[in-house]
Amino acid sequence: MSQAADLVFFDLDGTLVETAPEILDATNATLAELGQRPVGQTQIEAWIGHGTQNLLAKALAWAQGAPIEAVAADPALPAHYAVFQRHYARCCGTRSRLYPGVRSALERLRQRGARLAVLTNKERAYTLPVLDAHGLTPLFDDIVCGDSHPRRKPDPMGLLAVLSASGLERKQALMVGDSSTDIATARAAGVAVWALPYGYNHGQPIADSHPDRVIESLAELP
Ligand SMILES: O=C(O)COP(=O)(O)O
Ligand SMILES: [Mg+2]
Repeated sequence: MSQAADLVFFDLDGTLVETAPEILDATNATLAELGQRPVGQTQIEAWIGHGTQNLLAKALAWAQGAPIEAVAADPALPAHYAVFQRHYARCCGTRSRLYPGVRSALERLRQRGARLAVLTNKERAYTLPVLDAHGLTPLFDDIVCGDSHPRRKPDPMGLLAVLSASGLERKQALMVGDSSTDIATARAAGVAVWALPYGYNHGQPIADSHPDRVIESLAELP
């Protein structure tokens, strides 16, 4: 994609907002309540991207020194997730921050008439408070969350639903994200994808996932 896109999808965690600090707070409050040892922010950053239930399972597996399969099969997991949900609802929007250039880039895209969408694996109950805390909600035409459709990223279902409702063509759309999941989602939908290197890509360099372009900040969007 060299010309300006008419529909731009943005990943949330690691692309628009640095959310790891408050996810760390919620996770460690949960682990403390469950009598488990705390995790560090670098670990949290490697676990973000597949929704909060997946993140909690990884944190519990790490804290207990247990395989993820054992944690996923534990009948107590839903009760543990309920504890996390209570803490995350409280922490959401408290210690996250916008990455540099995000607001001005979104405002500039809107001014030239582009349609903007959030496409995140974060559940709606937490996505909306994060966007609200940073004054981003009014900038988006569509907000697709991890629980908006039966399947989340890397399935292209959410992306294709917005694309189809917009009446635009695939080649008029661009996905902007920070992880291999975002790149796989865009590829599955046949949409171009640009990536930021500063976010959360499961501890791997984003260039290894071969996006169409790596950009240093959203200021580079056409
Ligand atoms: O894993 C999450 O909860 C959200 O991650 P995403 O915004 O990068 O899709
Ligand atoms: Mg992300």
